Amino acid sequence: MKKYSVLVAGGGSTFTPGIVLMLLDNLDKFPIKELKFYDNDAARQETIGKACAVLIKERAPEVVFSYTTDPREAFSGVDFVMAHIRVGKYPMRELDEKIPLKYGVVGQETCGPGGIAYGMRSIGGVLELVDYMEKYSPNAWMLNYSNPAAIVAEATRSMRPNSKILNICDMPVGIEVRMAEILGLESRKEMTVKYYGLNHFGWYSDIRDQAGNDLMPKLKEHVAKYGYVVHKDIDSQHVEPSWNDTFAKAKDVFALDTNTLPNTYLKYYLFPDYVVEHSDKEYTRANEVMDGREKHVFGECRKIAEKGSSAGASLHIDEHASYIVDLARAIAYNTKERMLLIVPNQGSVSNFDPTAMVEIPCLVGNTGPEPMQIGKIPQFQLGLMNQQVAVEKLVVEAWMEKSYTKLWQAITLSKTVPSASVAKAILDDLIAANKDYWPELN
Ligand SMILES: NC(=O)c1ccc[n+]([C@@H]2O[C@H](COP(=O)([O-])OP(=O)(O)OC[C@H]3O[C@@H](n4cnc5c(N)ncnc54)[C@H](O)[C@@H]3O)[C@@H](O)[C@H]2O)c1
Ligand SMILES: O=P(O)(O)OC[C@H]1O[C@H](O[C@H]2[C@H](O)[C@@H](O)[C@@H](O)O[C@@H]2CO)[C@H](O)[C@@H](O)[C@@H]1O
Ligand SMILES: [Mn+2]
Repeated sequence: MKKYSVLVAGGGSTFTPGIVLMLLDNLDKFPIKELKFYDNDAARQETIGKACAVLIKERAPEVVFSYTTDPREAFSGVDFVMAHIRVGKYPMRELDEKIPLKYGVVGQETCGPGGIAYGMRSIGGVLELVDYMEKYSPNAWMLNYSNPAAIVAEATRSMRPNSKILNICDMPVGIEVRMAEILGLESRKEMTVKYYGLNHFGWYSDIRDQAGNDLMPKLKEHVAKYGYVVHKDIDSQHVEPSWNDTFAKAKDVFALDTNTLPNTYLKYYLFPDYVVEHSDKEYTRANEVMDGREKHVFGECRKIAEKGSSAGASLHIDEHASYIVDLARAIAYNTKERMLLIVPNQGSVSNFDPTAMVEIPCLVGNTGPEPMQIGKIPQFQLGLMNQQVAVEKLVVEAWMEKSYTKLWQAITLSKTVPSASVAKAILDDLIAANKDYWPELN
């Protein structure tokens, strides 16, 4: 089996150790000869890098490991770039969430004005990664899960149409793991799903087992009562309360269209008033993550580096992230695995904009994704998607043209925002907060 060279871009991410452990656990399926990290924050990456050096030495010393902030060193000689950068890091996420909330509007990482602000920061960062990859390793593939994936995907479609970048999201994986538990299946891979939408904005229309039996009725019965909460007691003890609320709220989202099963993120668009009422304007998800995941991961990494051993450390394999190995394997070994990817529509959803980036099942092989035909979608989903895709396209146009008006239009058009005047007030605050990251708007 050929061994591959992998670069993790965003080496300082809180997700990096879990992904490294997952890659090390899958070396039999996806052999790696070299693993490198790249980040533009040397100190942040070093903490994660020093700990990962220990993990790799313990588990797979044959894998050559390094980390760097030098693009040439990082991007030369690689086969895959796994990209998960967060331009502006958590302090900017906190502002994305808190500024809209000040105006009574949903404050969320990837949805509404917060997602738009994050998109305006991410576009330049991800394009830079694509350009480094094409310069130093022109045959490599980028597996991108940097958010907001919908806006990033539209930006690369529009500005780097021939680049080998595949955009993917783990939310459907997370939902499908829960569905498999509801159904009593060993693995989500025992289900074949039909799904369509935009990233963080989609619906399952059909789910079957390997024999072709319809699994939707049993799932609908559960979701109508409990949303995607699986074991009420276990979930409320082990899943963070804010995520548990999101899984539970899927019950109300489902009630709006009982022919499909929804992505959890639709709650932000369909129940924005509920979301705002249940938000703490002073302490948002960014604060939870900084006080929780970030402190934990960086604390554990420091301990591992100091001791030179991971014995007793509580960093775990991110099993959930095995979809990244599946995607890399699909390209490397032409497995033709069926996966949900964010790809140009080009008629797959036949009554929807062919230039939109849609999240749909694709067969993935060594030439990339072959999107599956979805056909016509119902009026409810079509109406919502037309509005949301216009938001995403306007953000990318605003970034390219440095247009204040287009960004104002984008925020106004978001279903989470009540009026153009509220949109303008939020935009003006976001411009001030993002002056180091956004292009200057005219
Ligand atoms: N697609 C998905 O479903 C999915 C799932 C989980 C996380 N994510 C995304 O993964 C990313 C990382 O998340 P996190 O919470 O671990 O964030 P994080 O802030 O811990 O890590 C991001 C890293 O990116 C680095 N970075 C920022 N801008 C950069 C640039 N221009 N070049 C190189 N490095 C840069 C930062 O220094 C930081 O170390 C985010 O975009 C997040 O939204 C996506
Ligand atoms: O608020 P965060 O930073 O914890 O999560 C934001 C990300 O949420 C989704 O990924 C989730 C996943 O779906 C969930 O089941 C759990 O396992 O954790 C993942 C990461 O936290 C979403 O798909 C991402 O795009 C978000 O960045
Ligand atoms: Mn996602």
